[in-house]
Amino acid sequence: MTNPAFDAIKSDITNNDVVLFMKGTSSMPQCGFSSRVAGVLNYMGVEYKDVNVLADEAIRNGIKEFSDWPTIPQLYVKGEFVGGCDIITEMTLSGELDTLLEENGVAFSKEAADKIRESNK
Ligand SMILES: N[C@@H](CCC(=O)N[C@@H](CS)C(=O)NCC(=O)O)C(=O)O
Repeated sequence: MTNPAFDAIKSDITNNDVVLFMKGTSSMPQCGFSSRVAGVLNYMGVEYKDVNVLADEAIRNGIKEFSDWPTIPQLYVKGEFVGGCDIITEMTLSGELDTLLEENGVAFSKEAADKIRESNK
């Protein structure tokens, strides 16, 4: 049987270009890993929907099964799973995240992304 949480997950990732499944909210993350990814997106000015998995146990478990990825946070762009905290951090520093956002027509501040890279040298 299909996980009943999948419908809500599919709806979120279909109706929003960028979705972050996280612990807490974009303005009040409740886990360091979620905070890190939300912080990057916020700083880069990316518009995204934050889904607080702590508010819904079915989504918390469902998203792990849906993406076949065992942890939170999880970032989706245009319906595709991109990664968790480690992957997003690496992609930010390598510039791959910029490319992915550009290719998908998602607006962000290149200047802010460059500043993150500059401060991590
Ligand atoms: N290495 C992971 C770190 C994330 C992580 O370890 N998350 C844990 C603790 S917040 C988690 O989601 N555990 C399962 C759960 O809490 O449902 C990443 O890159 O995202």
